[in-house]
Amino acid sequence: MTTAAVPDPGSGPASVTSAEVPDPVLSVRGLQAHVAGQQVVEHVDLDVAATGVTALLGRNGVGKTSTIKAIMGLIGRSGAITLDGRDIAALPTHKVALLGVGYVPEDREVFSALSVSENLRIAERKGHDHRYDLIYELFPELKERANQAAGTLSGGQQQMVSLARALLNDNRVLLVDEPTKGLAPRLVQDVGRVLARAAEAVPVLLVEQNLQVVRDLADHAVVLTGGRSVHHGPAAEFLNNPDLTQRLLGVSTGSEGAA
Ligand SMILES: Nc1ncnc2c1ncn2[C@@H]1O[C@H](COP(=O)(O)OP(=O)(O)OP(=O)(O)O)[C@@H](O)[C@H]1O
Repeated sequence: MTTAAVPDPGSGPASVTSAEVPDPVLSVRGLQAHVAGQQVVEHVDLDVAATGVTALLGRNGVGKTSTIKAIMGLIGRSGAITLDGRDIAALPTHKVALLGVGYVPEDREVFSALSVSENLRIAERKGHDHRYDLIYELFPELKERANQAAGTLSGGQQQMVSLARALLNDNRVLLVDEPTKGLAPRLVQDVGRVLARAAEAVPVLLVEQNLQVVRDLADHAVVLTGGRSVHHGPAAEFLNNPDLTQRLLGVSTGSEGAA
């Protein structure tokens, strides 16, 4: 991946064409998306590397969640989206999922009235191996709480259920939206550890506001401002540039891990 030039977010179009990483699992070019007649994504290019974690960063409201929803086909979109080189831009959500794009939404979306094991069972995709060994290794607590109603779990435990559902099937890539949002610091660390393990099994596109988590996990970073991708490059290089993080995220980070 090459590091792109970064235009001033406030000064005109931010056309970036150097999002390429070698053999990405998922590629997006010129993505636009609409919600209720309003354009919420204007022009996003991004590549998700075939291994590890690619972070999708930006201030509140710049279009990170909308980008992920557009990839999943959950909101109206146009532009090019390819999975393993296959065009998926016009496919409905269930076909995108069937092709191996796992989605862990921001609000977790567990079925509250169902037990933990029922939440996992209904996520099983026909014709796929189901990786219960992996998820019970990653989340031993879910085995212990198999019969507990998911709605009675803590936020951190519900996040584990949501991640476990996406890991259960043999996905090609996971789109994970703000998994640490609203969690206590200890749980943030737990989720970070689980994501690191998950990323050993499947590449991850991660929307994350906690920059320490990004620093710990991400290899690559794509940054949005105003519905546009304006920076692509190694995550550490981005986070070690306080001027850039100040300009694009509104926070100044340093190289000492003070993200
Ligand atoms: N259902 C909706 N109706 C109207 N506008 C929406 C809707 N969903 C998102 N938007 C708008 O689209 C823009 C992008 O929102 P989005 O949630 O994608 O941003 P984000 O970068 O994920 O923000 P955050 O970090 O706060 O979650 C925002 O201006 C938001 O207000």
